[in-house]
Amino acid sequence: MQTLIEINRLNLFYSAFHALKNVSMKIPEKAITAFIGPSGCGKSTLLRTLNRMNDMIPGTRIEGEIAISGTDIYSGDVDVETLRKKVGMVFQQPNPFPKSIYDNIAYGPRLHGIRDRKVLDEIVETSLRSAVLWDEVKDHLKRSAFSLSGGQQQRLCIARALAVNPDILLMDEATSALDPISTLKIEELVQELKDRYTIVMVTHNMHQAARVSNQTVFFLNGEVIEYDETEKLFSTPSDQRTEDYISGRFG
Ligand SMILES: Nc1ncnc2c1ncn2[C@@H]1O[C@H](COP(=O)(O)OP(=O)(O)OP(=O)(O)O)[C@@H](O)[C@H]1O
Repeated sequence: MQTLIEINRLNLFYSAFHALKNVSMKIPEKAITAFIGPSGCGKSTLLRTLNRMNDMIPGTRIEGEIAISGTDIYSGDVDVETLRKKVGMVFQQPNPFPKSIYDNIAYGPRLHGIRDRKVLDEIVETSLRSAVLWDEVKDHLKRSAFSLSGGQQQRLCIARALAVNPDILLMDEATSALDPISTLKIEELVQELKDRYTIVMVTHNMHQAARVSNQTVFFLNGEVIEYDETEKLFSTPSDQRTEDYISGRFG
C-alpha cells in the first residue's frame, strides 16, 4: 500500500506536558488506520495534529514533521484552511449545524465559493449518497438536521465532511455515542469509503479496530508502542505491552 501520511519524530507539548513522544509512523492511502490504547495516551492528540486542530489550543508546541503527500503540513507556506478541506474530521458527538439537512451539506462548498444551485444540489445528493443517508432524507432536505436520529446525524456529519472533497477523513471515536445498530451502519459505511478516502480513526473499542481497520497503531503514555497490519497486531503482536493490552490485562 502507498504511504499518504508520514510522521517523523513528532513531539507535542501542552505547555510543559509532553503528550506525544517521538512518534513516527506511515499511514497508507485508501485504507483504514485505527489508533488504540488506554485513555489519555495521546490518540486524539495525534489525530488532531493531522489537520492542525491543535493550533487552536494555546500553549501547544510541536517538534518533528508530518508530511502529507510529501508536503510538511507544519511548514510556513501551508494554508491551514486548504489543509482542513483536504483533511476532514468527524467527532465523537454528532455536531450538525442548527440548519437544514441541505444547508449542513452545502455549507462547506458555499464557503469555498460555490453558488450555483444545480452544482450545490448535486454535491448534496452525492455526499448524502456516499454517507448512505440519501434514501432516508431525500424527501425532507429542508428539515432541521436536529430532526434526525443520533446515528443519522453522525452520517450527516460524515456527508458534510465529504462535501468539500477531502482526501483524508479523521474520525475521533465517531461511534462511541451511538447505539449498536447505528454503530454497525457507520462501520459498514467506513468500509465502503475506504476505496475512495484515507481514513484514520480513534477508537476505544478494540473489537471495532479489529473488525474495521487495515492497520492498527497501539499507543501508551504518548508513545507508539507498535503499529502493524491489524490482523498481525491482534494475532501476533511484537511487544509484550500490546499483548497485555489486547488481551485485557491492563487498560
Ligand atoms: N488541551 C489540552 N491541554 C492540556 N493537556 C491536554 C489537552 N488535551 C489533552 N491533554 C492531555 O494529553 C494527554 C493525551 O490526551 P488525548 O486526549 O490525546 O488522549 P486519548 O488517548 O485520545 O484519550 P481518550 O481515549 O481518553 O480520549 C492526556 O494526558 C490529556 O490529559
